[in-house]
Amino acid sequence: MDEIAIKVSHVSKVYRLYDKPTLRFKEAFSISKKQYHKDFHALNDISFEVKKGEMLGIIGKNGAGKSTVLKIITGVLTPTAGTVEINGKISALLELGAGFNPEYNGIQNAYLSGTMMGFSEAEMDEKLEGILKFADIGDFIHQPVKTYSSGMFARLAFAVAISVDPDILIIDEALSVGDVFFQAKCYKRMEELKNSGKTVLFVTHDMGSVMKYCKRCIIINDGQLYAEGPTKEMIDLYKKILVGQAPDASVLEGHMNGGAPEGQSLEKASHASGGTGSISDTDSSCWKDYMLINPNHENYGDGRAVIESFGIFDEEGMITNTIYKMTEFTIRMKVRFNARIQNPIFAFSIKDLKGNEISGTNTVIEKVETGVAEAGETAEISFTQKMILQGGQQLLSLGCTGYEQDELVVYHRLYDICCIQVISDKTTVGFCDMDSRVHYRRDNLHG
Ligand SMILES: Nc1ncnc2c1ncn2[C@@H]1O[C@H](COP(=O)(O)OP(=O)(O)OP(=O)(O)O)[C@@H](O)[C@H]1O
Repeated sequence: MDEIAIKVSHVSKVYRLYDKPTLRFKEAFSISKKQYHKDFHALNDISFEVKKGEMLGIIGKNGAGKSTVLKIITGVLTPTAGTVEINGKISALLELGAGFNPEYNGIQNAYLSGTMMGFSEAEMDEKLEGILKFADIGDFIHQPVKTYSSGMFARLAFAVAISVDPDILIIDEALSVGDVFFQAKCYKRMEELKNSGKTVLFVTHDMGSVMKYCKRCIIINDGQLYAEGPTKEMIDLYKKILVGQAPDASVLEGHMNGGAPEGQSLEKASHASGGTGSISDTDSSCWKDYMLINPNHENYGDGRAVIESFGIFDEEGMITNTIYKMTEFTIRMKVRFNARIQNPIFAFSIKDLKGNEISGTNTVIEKVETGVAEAGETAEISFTQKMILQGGQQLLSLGCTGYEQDELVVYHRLYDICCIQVISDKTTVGFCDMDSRVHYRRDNLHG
């Protein structure tokens, strides 16, 4: 255990779920010991290790069980079965402000957190200056934390968590609420901790950060350890989970232990397990079923043409919402014409989450003749380009329009229909990365 910071062995967490709150009492007082609950396995027999000095990423869909694992490691929750061994002092940033007293001010809460982590008042006196400097929230530090914005909460919580000089730092999504400068400061501090031999456990939905900071990742899916390995491989697998194309864990195990059966690729293994696969053999009308659709998208038009399906495909032809920066990707849509339309225009645009239009094009700009579409026909349109946008989330809009008597007519538009998550381990200035090649030469004047 010398080299291991955290060892999680066969951990399960089972919750009892009752259809109605009253059933809990009925069960407690049942003379016949009748059970009224259903068992829900939030975690099911999970085992993994984190080495000292490692920064391990934990990824998985909403509700997969990531926070539950962290809470069990930090002792906030007790496991139903299994054990956790910890080698070192843990500092954890779980839910924002968890452990803070809303009526206390920032300083009082810093002392409260320190006490809970086992520091004396004198030790916290020494740490306070560092905490205040890192949090950098000015006079708000004297206000009750119930008046804080979520960003201020994050600043104080992170400042306390890192200032106590932990051996193991555990972070659950908490950084996403801070502004970008604060996030950069936190990531820098996390790297410093890692470089000084500390262990960091990091849960996030931001694949760019995982890519940048973690060499190794585990994927938790439906309460189980689905896979563990190098970050890039894990992100690729996670992309498949998100669109329901992931191979069975058992197929994967064969692959991870030295290749898929009979030399199958993971893609083929996915077919074997009932998943779909690459673009070429996927029915276009199903594409949209694999995309993560924005429930708040806008859908309008006169219906003479309808975008029946669409998808985003990576350079390997896999349908996905996640694209690596500087790789080629394709946006495809399938359109059905319900009337005769002359020269329909097909378009896409990409916006950031603030609504700024970042890029986009259409068949007129690209000088593609679309001709006359007859009622009852369908068409497939694809736009292929290199992803040069910065890492982060963008929203995709699609449209089919046309000009009739010089008036723009909207046949069908799907505004902000789905998200494109761009993964990048480098952020340049502005909206896009021009992929600059940098040369540097130094002339040595002193011979
Ligand atoms: N107290 C509880 N009682 C019953 N079920 C619970 C309880 N706490 C969590 N769960 C369930 O356990 C599962 C795992 O939850 P957990 O918070 O660990 O997921 P997560 O992977 O961290 O998700 P997210 O990415 O949304 O934060 C979820 O289905 C959740 O609804």
